[in-house]
Amino acid sequence: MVIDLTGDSDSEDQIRSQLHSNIKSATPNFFTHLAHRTPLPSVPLKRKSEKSPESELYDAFFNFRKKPLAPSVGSSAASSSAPHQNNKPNGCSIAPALQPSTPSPSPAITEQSLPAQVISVVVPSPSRQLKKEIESAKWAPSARKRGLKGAYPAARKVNRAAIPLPIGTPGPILKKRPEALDQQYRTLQRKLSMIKGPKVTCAPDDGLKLAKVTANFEFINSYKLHKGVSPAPAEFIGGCSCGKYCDPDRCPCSEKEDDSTENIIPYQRARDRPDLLVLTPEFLKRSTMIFECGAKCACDKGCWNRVVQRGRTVELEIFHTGNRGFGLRSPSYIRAGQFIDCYLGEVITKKHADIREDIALKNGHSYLFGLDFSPEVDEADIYVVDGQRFGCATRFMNHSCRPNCRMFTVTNTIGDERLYNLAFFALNDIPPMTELTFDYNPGTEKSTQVDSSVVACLCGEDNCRGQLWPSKRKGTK
Ligand SMILES: C[S@@+](CC[C@H](N)C(=O)[O-])C[C@H]1O[C@@H](n2cnc3c(N)ncnc32)[C@H](O)[C@@H]1O
Repeated sequence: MVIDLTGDSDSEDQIRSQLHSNIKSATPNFFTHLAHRTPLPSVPLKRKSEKSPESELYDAFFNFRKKPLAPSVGSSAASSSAPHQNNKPNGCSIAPALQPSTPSPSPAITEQSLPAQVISVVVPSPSRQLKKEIESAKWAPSARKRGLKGAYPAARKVNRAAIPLPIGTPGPILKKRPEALDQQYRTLQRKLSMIKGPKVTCAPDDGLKLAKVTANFEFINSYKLHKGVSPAPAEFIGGCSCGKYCDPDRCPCSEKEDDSTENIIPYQRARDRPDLLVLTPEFLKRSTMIFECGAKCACDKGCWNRVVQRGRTVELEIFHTGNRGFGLRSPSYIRAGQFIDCYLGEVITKKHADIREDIALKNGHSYLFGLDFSPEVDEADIYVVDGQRFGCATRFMNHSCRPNCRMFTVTNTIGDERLYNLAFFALNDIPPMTELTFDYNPGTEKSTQVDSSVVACLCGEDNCRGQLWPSKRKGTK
């Protein structure tokens, strides 16, 4: 006889009625067998109350199918140790109701244990109730593992993509940037548009990256003077009385050579563009300060000796270099000696700069430039420009051991020894879209000295010194 219990084991009534129709002949042998083979199992009766012995036997059978075989089958010791063993008619030994402890016996064991001619049972999957019992039981880890393995079907792999969505087909893939990035990008565009003079842009593909980098950076159009920093009082500032246009050879603003009365004239007209004033080739080789006419001078704004104060004349583009972070270039052709832009930032005292420099040393980047040009100013009293948080496009200029730009000190407040401009000029003609670079540590020799703040130089020039000191404060001497 075969009783198929593989359907949902919750439908026991069905099965019970199937059993009922066959039970009369099967019962004696079967339960004798049960009594003989399974003296111990801890089987809680499913329904104990007011049942006929026959129906209790059915229940016993069902519970037996769901409950484990005792580990020591046939052991009389185990049998006698069962605390509440019920002795039923027909010699059937119904095991006491103990806590469920092991999973269902495997079909193999069952079929071996039961003579085929008596009854053959196909073991059903566990009922929901049994699953709950198994889950809530206190298992030893290994037993739990085995129990779960036997009790539950293995997880099936499902191709979720193949399951049709009841809520309809998905919409198109969003190509839009997330709102936060969009916002950062718009903020960058707004910041760039606030810069005075010809356009400063970002390379089209690098906008999002630059927007992130400049999220905490403000572009400014002039120095931001910090507490403790102030320009020299107006009475200290000098000026010329040349008239509307200064005579280059006589203007007292121009610098003179030591022991000479001859003026050093910084600017001349560009060969191919008479409207453009550029540094003379001789001046490009000097390291002297450029003295421009200023507010106290009698000349007007069109004077040849007012270049840096008139501002930038070239467009600039910030772009990603690929190996050295961002860099700066211009879509315009730049002539040798042409003014590019100033280095701007917060102007802070030396004391304050020392604190920021310690932090910069740890971070590996320093945007500090000491205004240390004048020998008249004590080292402890100098001001320092910090382009870290506030600055302009030149903050992105990288170092090269063969640079195409140089920084000059420029003043139009003659007499103020502590506060003046740091201006970049082209050292040679620079084709459009060529990276603009300057030497971070001019005068430094190639050396094998290594300190913690040294960075491998990636300028790629054949005369490369191999390293730079980005966390070292730069100076103007
Ligand atoms: C003033 S920042 C220049 C702008 C910088 N690239 C950026 O994205 O902000 C100086 C830093 O640029 C990098 N850098 C500049 N010139 C470099 C060079 N020649 N080789 C390697 N890194 C350089 C270094 O990381 C240095 O600390």
